[in-house]
Amino acid sequence: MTLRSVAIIGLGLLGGSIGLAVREFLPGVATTGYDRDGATRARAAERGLVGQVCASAAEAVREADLVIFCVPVGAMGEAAREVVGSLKPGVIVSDVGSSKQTVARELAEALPGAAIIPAHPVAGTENSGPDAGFAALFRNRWCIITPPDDCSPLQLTALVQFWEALGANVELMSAQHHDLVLAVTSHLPHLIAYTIVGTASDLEEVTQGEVIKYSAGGFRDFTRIAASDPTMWRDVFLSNKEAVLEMLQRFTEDLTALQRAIRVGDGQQLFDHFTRTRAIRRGIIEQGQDDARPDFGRSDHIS
Ligand SMILES: NC(=O)c1ccc[n+]([C@@H]2O[C@H](COP(=O)([O-])OP(=O)(O)OC[C@H]3O[C@@H](n4cnc5c(N)ncnc54)[C@H](O)[C@@H]3O)[C@@H](O)[C@H]2O)c1
Ligand SMILES: O=C(O)C(=O)C[C@]1(C(=O)O)C=C[C@@H](O)C=C1
Repeated sequence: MTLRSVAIIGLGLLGGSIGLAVREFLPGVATTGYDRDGATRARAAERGLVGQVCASAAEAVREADLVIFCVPVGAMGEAAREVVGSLKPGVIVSDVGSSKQTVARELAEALPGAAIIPAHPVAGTENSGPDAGFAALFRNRWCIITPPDDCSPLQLTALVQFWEALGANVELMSAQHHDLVLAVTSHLPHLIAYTIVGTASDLEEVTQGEVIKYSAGGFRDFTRIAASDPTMWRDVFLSNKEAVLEMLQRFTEDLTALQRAIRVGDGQQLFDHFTRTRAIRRGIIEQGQDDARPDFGRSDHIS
């Protein structure tokens, strides 16, 4: 099946990046887009994030062969309900949400009978909104697709090829497995960053500003992650509650073990643990999975 027209609902970081990437890597494919925020629609038109910015979601999807919902996961159901009755027969409905089981359920409830193939490009930055997107966001990054059991092979192939054309490496898995894996590799690290930056900020009064003043390497890296969009992350934690709580329990136990090693002076345990984690970081870099984002997509390079 050939995709001739793609509709993007939500024109922030992800929606804008998809639009720009389609223009660059799939120039024969038309793009339409809609965002519920008027200022975002105006900025999207100025930046040319999509070929045509529409006044409603229904208008944006009318001619589309592929519709991608790029809104916060808590808004997926509401956004999908706006296109009921406006989808073309045979259209593929997808999304980019950071959690998959809840989103798949909400899209299916909103659009009964539609061919829904959820996806999650594991690529992003701490920035959001219509100015944040860039065409290279998905280059050399994973895009996880979680096809339902009754998924059409032709439609699945079309979606896989779409993401590959945008530069992503595609992996298929169940939505349940996705949510468990991402809870530990993405959701928990964000929760830890939000916590430690909040804790350090609360200590500000005690230390008279020194926490922020002397925050070089380690803490600075945490502040980048903790600058991520509050709406997006509130929704991620609420939608992937069970997996996050399970991973958090495990993390707390491991943290307690390190706490004990420090208290009892078990240097060997600390050394062994840090040696193991250092090897993991080096393995990531050797596999070429280190940060492939261009500098302009990162706020720590903008200031
Ligand atoms: N930011 C990341 O790093 C990242 C990475 C991968 C996936 N995601 C996922 O992508 C999705 C979008 O995230 P983002 O970073 O692009 O957020 P964003 O805030 O940059 O953009 C979201 C846009 O959706 C619009 N919107 C909200 N509700 C809407 C509705 N009902 N109808 C139409 N538009 C609506 C908002 O106005 C906003 O412009 C989220 O589900 C998120 O979990 C984010
Ligand atoms: O690099 C970042 O800023 C990100 O946090 C991107 C990141 C991630 O955790 O890897 C964040 C959420 C997404 O769903 C996918 C990617």
